[in-house]
Amino acid sequence: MVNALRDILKMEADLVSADTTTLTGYDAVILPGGFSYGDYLRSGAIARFAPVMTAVKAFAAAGKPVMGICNGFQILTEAGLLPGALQANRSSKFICKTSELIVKNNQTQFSSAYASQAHIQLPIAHGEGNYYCDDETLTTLQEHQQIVFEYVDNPNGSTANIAGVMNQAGNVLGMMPHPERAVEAILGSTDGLGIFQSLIAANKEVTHA
Ligand SMILES: NC(=O)CC[C@H](N)C(=O)O
Repeated sequence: MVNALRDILKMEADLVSADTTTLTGYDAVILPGGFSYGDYLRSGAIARFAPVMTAVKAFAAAGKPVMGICNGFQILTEAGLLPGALQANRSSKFICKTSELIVKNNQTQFSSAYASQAHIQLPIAHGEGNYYCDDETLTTLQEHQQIVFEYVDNPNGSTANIAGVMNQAGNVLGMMPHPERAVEAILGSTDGLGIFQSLIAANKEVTHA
């Protein structure tokens, strides 16, 4: 993630410790993928208690952009910042492959660089990527256009093919596929760039002459 932000997108990015208690001064927070606390109990279930999560909640409550990728998405759902939960894949196996997605909603600060209903290729790499929410939550997600990305072939059993959702306010996004692993041709796809470009464009400081 840091490589994608710094070397490809030419943004300033700091790695922030889980013990950090303030995020003052940052324009955006990204919770990257990984295996926080070894995925014990359930992915993200322990990380949600990390001190930094209090600061992430305050950051999100202030309307600033927060994006969780893969384990980051799992942490955001466990922390209650996004609806639903990530369960073990339907196959019970870890899946590592390229997945095809549909940009379901391009009217968001995370997806405006894509055409409506665009098909994009992003890698997935997870054991617990099976998005679950109850029917009532799904209806709410649909009514408020909160489903941002959908799988074409639903590799993990996710409810309604959901690959990425945002909160109702539109400033918190979680997604299981990895855009940061699709930012240069040598990685096999540059389709992930649009997510970062959307976020950067939406949050650019406007300088007045
Ligand atoms: N790539 C990742 O972030 C791994 C996600 C998570 N720990 C899982 O296996 O479900």
